[in-house]
Amino acid sequence: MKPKIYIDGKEGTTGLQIYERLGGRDDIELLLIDEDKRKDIEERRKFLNAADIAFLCLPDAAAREAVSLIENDTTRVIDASTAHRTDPDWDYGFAELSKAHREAIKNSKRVANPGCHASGFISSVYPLVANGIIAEDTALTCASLTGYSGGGKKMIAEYQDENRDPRHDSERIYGLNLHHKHLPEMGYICGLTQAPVFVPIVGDFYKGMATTVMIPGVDAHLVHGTLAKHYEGQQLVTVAPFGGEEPMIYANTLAGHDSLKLIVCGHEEQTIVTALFDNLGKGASGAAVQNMNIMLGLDETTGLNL
Ligand SMILES: NC(=O)C1=CN([C@@H]2O[C@H](COP(=O)(O)OP(=O)(O)OC[C@H]3O[C@@H](n4cnc5c(N)ncnc54)[C@H](OP(=O)(O)O)[C@@H]3O)[C@@H](O)[C@H]2O)C=CC1
Ligand SMILES: CC(=O)N[C@@H](CCC(=O)OP(=O)(O)O)C(=O)O
Repeated sequence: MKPKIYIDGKEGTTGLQIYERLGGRDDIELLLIDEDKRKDIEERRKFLNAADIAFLCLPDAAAREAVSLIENDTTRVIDASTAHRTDPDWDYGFAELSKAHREAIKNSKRVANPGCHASGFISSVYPLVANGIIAEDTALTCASLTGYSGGGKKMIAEYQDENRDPRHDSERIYGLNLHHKHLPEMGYICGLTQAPVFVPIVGDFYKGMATTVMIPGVDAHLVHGTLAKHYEGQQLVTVAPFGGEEPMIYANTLAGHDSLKLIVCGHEEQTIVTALFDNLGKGASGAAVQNMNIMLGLDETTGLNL
């Protein structure tokens, strides 16, 4: 029997992108809710309980509600929202961090899909803390460029409005209270005791991300060697040759791909690590499908675009 898959929130940005990656597959059965019932709580309850795996592509409150509607112990959940990422009862869905992460996802009933900015930060920092290259109490800084689809339907409409404020032509810095919603998972997953200073920036391009972590006082070649070794053999996370392949880094380089590439630059005393990926790929929907593949015991890249 083919595994039954349901996407709660299929009409949203993340949900549609998951559907796009699963729609043509014949190794799974997609359960499709009627368009006019997609917010009907009783109908959603039926679909959530009928699924072997349910993706939640909903605002946080609706994601929590969806979990509360599950009345069996067979439905496995992949939640794309922020709701459960630091919940110890959930497994964090970033398989490349360690063998233990991958194994936990494989057997999990509840997987929290990582945040997009958080994916960039954690992919750079987790291996450095785990290998003792940076101390747990290091105060890091991070700037993260993202395409506007990262803000979901509302921000997409704002950027695509023909009467939009012309200031949207330039990049916008946000998260000015320094309490961005991805900070808790960055600290929790990497084991940092100090929150990084985090500056997210949204630009006038649809999708793509470049998340740069700044690391003072550490040799860039040591960082490069550590990351290259950590991700050796991975299919969806790779490390570019030292210094990258080009003199500048474009945030939309991996738009349309589901992989993530780390670029390490710097010298003996200062390092920057930039994670390049697609906010809708390894930053959301691509990662969610990768997690589903792992949970089903399939090749993790099935249906994905490396
Ligand atoms: N966009 C991105 O790059 C990323 C998004 N995420 C996360 O994924 C989740 C979804 O985000 P995104 O796709 O961007 O958001 P969107 O606003 O594009 O989509 C959310 C969808 O959920 C639907 N919805 C809202 N409330 C309910 C409800 N009670 N029952 C059923 N459906 C409901 C909305 O309906 P309607 O269409 O009527 O508004 C919409 O279709 C969020 O938690 C977000 O933080 C995570 C990583 C990256
Ligand atoms: C451009 C923009 O606004 N991006 C969103 C993050 C994208 C996202 O979806 O956050 P989650 O992964 O936690 O769901 C933000 O920074 O709040």
